[in-house]
Amino acid sequence: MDASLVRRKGAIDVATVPSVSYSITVRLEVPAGGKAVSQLTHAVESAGGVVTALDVTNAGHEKLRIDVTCAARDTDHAQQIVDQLEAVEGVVIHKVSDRTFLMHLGGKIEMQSKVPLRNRDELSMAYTPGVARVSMAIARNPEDARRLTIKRNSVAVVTDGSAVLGLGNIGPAAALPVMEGKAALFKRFAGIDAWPICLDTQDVDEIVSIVRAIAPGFGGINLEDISAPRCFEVEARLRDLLDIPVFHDDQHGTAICVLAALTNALRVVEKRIEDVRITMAGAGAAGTAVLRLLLAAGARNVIVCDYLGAVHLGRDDLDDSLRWIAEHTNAEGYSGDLRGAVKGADVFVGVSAPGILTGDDIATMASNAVVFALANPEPEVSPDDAREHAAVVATGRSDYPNQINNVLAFPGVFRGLLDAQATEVTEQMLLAAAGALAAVVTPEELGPNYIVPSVFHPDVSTAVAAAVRESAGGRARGFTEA
Ligand SMILES: NC(=O)c1ccc[n+]([C@@H]2O[C@H](COP(=O)([O-])OP(=O)(O)OC[C@H]3O[C@@H](n4cnc5c(N)ncnc54)[C@H](O)[C@@H]3O)[C@@H](O)[C@H]2O)c1
Ligand SMILES: O=C(O)C[C@H](O)C(=O)O
Repeated sequence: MDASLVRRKGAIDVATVPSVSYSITVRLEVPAGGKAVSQLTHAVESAGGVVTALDVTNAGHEKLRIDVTCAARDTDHAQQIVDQLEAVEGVVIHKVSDRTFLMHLGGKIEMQSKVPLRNRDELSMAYTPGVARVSMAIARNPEDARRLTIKRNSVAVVTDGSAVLGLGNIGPAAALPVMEGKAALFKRFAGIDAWPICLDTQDVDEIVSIVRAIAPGFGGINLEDISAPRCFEVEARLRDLLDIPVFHDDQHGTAICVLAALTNALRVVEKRIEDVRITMAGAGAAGTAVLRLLLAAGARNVIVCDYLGAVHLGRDDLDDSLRWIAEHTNAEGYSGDLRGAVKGADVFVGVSAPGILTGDDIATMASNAVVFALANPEPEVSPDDAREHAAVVATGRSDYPNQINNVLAFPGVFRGLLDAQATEVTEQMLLAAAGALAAVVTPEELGPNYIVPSVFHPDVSTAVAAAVRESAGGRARGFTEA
């Protein structure tokens, strides 16, 4: 692996406890009958790791071969664990495997044929000459493509590799594992066949032209990890050009999840979205879309801050997107910094940068404050510190309650869009999706530590899909019958 990437990953890694994403399997040999076996677990634990499995894979009279699987905090910590194991008397280390890398060998997804190809008959129907009649039927009636091809269940996951997770502009090849993962999530949570398309260009005109050209084979386009502000233009132009829905997940998936979570958080603290003062950090891809949806849902009093402080009409650096924000927020023209904007606020929503607020800042918020610190992987404020002063705290992290992640939204959104044969994505659909996601949490379940359902909750994607389909005025799901 590229050394700079290792350093970068190390730099952004904030894990303080062993995590399965840094899980290793150490294949080693120990003398049979000695004390070494019982010392292995102790060795891992004394290095601060956690043993998750210990398999004896080969037992001889003299030696045992054992696979010790354990979780570490990061790659350096994993090496410390291996060193500690090697220090046990009689232990010989054979091989160390990083389980996350093992999972990626050869990629995470594959294409499979749905039809049998066992003999000449089947071949001549699935392919030539039989397929020609199907092609001609579509040539006569292009609408038939949805009935007779994969189009009706296919989504292109398109990236230019310019804003990949928290890793930045790492390019199209390095973006591929993330896009494969996204495709796997589409399948797992909504049965959708999604295809990673990693483009070797970051030119807006070229991206638009390529996506337009490949669109006929897809029922929807999911734009992914394209940096702001280019992502706004790419999406707007493609929406104008295409007759299938175009959805930039970093914008609208985030917005749906934040609105759903805020709806439930405000239920917990018994406040109304129309009445609360909301301070946001982040006016990029996520922040802009979150703001738009919160306003559409009735929020009236919002201040947005970016890295220069509050966005207001007096600033001389406003591009189109920031000008829109200035025109629709901050009616009193507050021109100070984020810290000042947080004082007295009922809600803080961060989609910006790590560690920019402290617990003391959260203490200056209104009583029963709601704090969504969503920067990944390190939130805007430590969730432990925020919890000292706020009534409800959510992050993007899986090791705290109330994890807000787009996977709660995008599979269901696309399921609904595809089933409705939707041609566009509307704000009404996003609001409906957020409402449905919030409603998956029942009044009995709702509480400060449960404002969004688990991604594994069986109702999440079906509830979101139904809301989007209905909002799209869509046909019932049965349309997928030939
Ligand atoms: N948890 C989730 O579901 C989720 C979803 C989307 C984005 N995010 C996270 O939100 C963050 C932003 O994502 P994005 O795609 O919008 O990025 P982006 O680069 O488009 O926008 C980042 C914004 O943060 C602002 N910012 C930077 N430093 C700041 C500071 N000190 N104070 C206030 N604002 C500051 C920038 O000015 C910019 O407006 C990332 O950390 C991302 O991981 C989380
Ligand atoms: O897409 C995700 O799941 C990650 C999130 O959008 C992020 O940018 O941190």
